[in-house]
Amino acid sequence: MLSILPGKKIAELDKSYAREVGISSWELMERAAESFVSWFLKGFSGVQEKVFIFSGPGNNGGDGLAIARLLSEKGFAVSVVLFSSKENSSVDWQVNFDKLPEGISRYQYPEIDFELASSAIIIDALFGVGINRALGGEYLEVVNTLNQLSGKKISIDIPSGLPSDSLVEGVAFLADMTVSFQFPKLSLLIPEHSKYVGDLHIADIGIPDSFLDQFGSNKSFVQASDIQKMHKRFDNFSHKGDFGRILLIGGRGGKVGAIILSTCSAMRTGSGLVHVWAEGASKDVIHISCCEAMVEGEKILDELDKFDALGIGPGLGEVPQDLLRNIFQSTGKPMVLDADALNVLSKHPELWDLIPKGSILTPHLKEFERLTGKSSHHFERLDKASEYAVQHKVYLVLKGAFTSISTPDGKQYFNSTGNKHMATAGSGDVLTGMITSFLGQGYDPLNASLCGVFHHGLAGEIASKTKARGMIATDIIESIPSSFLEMQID
Ligand SMILES: NC(=O)C1=CN([C@@H]2O[C@H](COP(=O)(O)OP(=O)(O)OC[C@H]3O[C@@H](n4cnc5c(N)ncnc54)[C@H](O)[C@@H]3O)[C@@H](O)[C@H]2O)[C@@H](O)CC1
Ligand SMILES: [K+]
Repeated sequence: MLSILPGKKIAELDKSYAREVGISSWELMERAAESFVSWFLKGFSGVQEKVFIFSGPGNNGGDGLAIARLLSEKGFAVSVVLFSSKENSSVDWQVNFDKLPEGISRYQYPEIDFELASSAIIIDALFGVGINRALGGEYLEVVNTLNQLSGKKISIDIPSGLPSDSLVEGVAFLADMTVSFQFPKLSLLIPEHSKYVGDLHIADIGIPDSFLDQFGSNKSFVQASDIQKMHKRFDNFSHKGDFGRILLIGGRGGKVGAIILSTCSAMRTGSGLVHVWAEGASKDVIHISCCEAMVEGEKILDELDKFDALGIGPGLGEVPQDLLRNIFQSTGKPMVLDADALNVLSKHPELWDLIPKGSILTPHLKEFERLTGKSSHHFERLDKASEYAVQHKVYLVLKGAFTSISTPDGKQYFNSTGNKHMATAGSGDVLTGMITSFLGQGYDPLNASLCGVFHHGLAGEIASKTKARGMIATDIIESIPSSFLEMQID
């Protein structure tokens, strides 16, 4: 799993890795540039394209110069725009400056006609993780001008102006795409920064995960290869009992649709047996919508022990706190708590310490706010999520782009799948069904959360290929099997 290191540790990481494998810092920069270029060539193969690279004074600018050379060797018409003098730039910047081929046009800011750049691909190599103050002077001026241009804009490592671990102050480059080296900087995963980052791509520069781990970060970025290893394998002798028996609780009154979405998604995620507790007319609706499920009445609440996992909340509506209290006290097993179950918890903090240890709470931002109060930005929210998880010994899945999973031991994982089309009614109910299903199949709460969130996002990506903004939660459910196929999980 990719550790996410704070920006101030990155120079130390690069230095110690280069020393360990006996390469120079310039060679590491060259790897970064090569990795960027191989990504670039997949999307922009027309060498008739003009490329303008804006190079700042540090190693981010140095990356830009190395990329300029490599793209020029591939036949692109490359121009570089420079700001500081050679002697005021970093050592590796200077090496790459000396290696710039003749064919590359060079401009010293402000001597550049932006008309020329307006039809080009713009590459932002002004500042990377070494930024230490808000943009000002000519850097502010150039970023303001570039932000007005309509061509494709790509940032190297991080959009210039964004600090790596805190909220932007003032202006930053508005990239369509950001190519970040080795791991995403935390700042790239924050909703307030998404308009600057655009589509995020991680470019491998060959530093192994195990080397990154030595830096002791508590934050990680979860990718397909990590998830593949977490899955349980079943064989031809497995029977439906091995795939778990779960109970979903919710869907009262007018909100029966929510529990139906959870139920169908649990079935599609591989649960052997899905029971649903429902009331009154809801029962028939559930039967008709998901004929594989077993619908139960109130007395099932006295038999909770027979279930491998519980999922409580979707469409539950307002219920007396005693319902949750009794459930918590009658089973010590971890469970999934979502939607209206979280609303009960928000109103009754006295229940928090009764939640069975290792349970999984899945709030969206509003539900999280109801639980822990308003936050002034997402960095603060992430800290609060971590504190809550540690204090109450639960897993806290904070939903949104790059959903975070905070654990009782103070770690935080960020998911890499999903897209904007998933922000649709019922999407969260689908996730509840998926996580409860994995929990019931015997996955530990961390793996159940990580696998649930990852496959939910991947299913959403698959569904949105044909449904785009017309996608609804049911489309996500229908794509769950494809997400297993794509990951080769049988
Ligand atoms: N060996 C390495 O360290 C590697 C670093 N890489 C690149 O190097 C970058 C980090 O390089 P640096 O640490 O040199 O940092 P930057 O290139 O981000 O810039 C730091 C320089 O800019 C100045 N500066 C900071 N904020 C400023 C502002 N607002 N206005 C004007 N000047 C400002 C600093 O005084 C310093 O001179 C990474 O983001 C990545 O792109 C990659 O080449 C991979 C290897
Ligand atoms: K940059």
